[in-house]
Amino acid sequence: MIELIDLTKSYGRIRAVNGVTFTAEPGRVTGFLGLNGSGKTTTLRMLLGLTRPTSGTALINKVRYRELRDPARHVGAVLEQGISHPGQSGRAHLVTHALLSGVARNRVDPLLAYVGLADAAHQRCGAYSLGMRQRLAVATALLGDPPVLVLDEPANGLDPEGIAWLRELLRAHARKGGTVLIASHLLAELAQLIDDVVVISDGTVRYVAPLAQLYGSTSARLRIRGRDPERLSRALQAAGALVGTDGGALDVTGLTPEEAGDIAFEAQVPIYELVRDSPNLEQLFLDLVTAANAEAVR
Ligand SMILES: Nc1ncnc2c1ncn2[C@@H]1O[C@H](COP(=O)(O)OP(=O)(O)OP(=O)(O)O)[C@@H](O)[C@H]1O
Repeated sequence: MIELIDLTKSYGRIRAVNGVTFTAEPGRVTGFLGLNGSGKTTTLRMLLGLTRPTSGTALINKVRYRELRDPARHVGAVLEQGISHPGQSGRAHLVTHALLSGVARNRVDPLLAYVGLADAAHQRCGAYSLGMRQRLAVATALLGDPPVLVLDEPANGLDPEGIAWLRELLRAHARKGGTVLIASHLLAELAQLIDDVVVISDGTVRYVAPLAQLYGSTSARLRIRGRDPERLSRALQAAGALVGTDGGALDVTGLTPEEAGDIAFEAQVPIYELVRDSPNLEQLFLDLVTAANAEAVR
C-alpha cells in the first residue's frame, strides 16, 4: 500500500506539491494524472526518498522509504530518466543491480525473458531503443520481487505492442495483490489499465475516485439518425433531453437509449441509427483539470 499524507514541496516561492493526500491500495492499479508540470514527478520522488518533503509524509507499506530495511524487496520504480550505463549489456546492468540490492543473480535471466529482452540480453544498453530501455527499467524494478510498483510515464517510447505488454504485466501484478501507482499526462492511455484515478493540477489533488465513477459522472451521449430529424428533435426535447445536431444526426444527452427509442416510436419517426457515444476520457480529464484551474484563480 502507498499512503501520501498532506505531502508538500516548495522550491523557494514555487509550491510544486501542495498538501497531496491519497492512498494507492493493494490489488489495484492507481493512475496519477496531471498535465506537464503539475507535480507528479516531485510527488513520486518524495515517495521514493529522492526528494525531501517540505512537510507531510509518504509511506510504503506503513514505512517511509528511507526507513525501509531492504527497499528493493518492498518497492520497484521506473522513473523518467534513463537508468543504464550505455556501455553495459542489459544483462550486466541487471546483474549489477541484483548485487547492489542483495538479490540472487539467478533472477536475472528469467526476468530478461519475462520483459522480452532475452535475445537482446548481451547487447549494449546504449544500442537499445527507447522501448527496450523501458523494458529493462521494468525488469530492474522487478528484481527484488516487490509488492509495490511506482512508474512515471512508463509508456513513453513503447509501441502499441509494448503498451499492451506493460498493461498486462501491471494488471497481473495487481491481480497477485500488488500495489501499482502509475503517473501519466494521458488518461486515455491508462483507461484500460487503471482501477482508481487521482488527478493533480498545480500541485493540488483535484479528484480521487474509482475510474468507473468518473465514467458514471458523465451523462451518456446518444447519436440518433432518423427519417424526420426536426420532428424527432421536438419529441426528444419535450421529454427533457438536450438536443444538438451533428451532421445529419441528432446529438442527445439526458436520455437512455431505451427512452429515446420509445420516444421515437411514439412520435412515429423511423430510426436508422441509435448509438451511445462512449465518454471521451481525454476530454473528461481536461475538463477536470481546467475546472480546477478556474477555481484556483477565483
Ligand atoms: N528541483 C526543482 N527546482 C525548482 N522547481 C522545480 C524543481 N523540480 C520541479 N520543480 C517545479 O515544480 C513543478 C512540478 O514539477 P514536476 O516535475 O513534479 O511536474 P510533473 O507533473 O511531473 O511534470 P512532467 O510531466 O513535465 O514531468 C513545476 O513547476 C517545476 O518547474
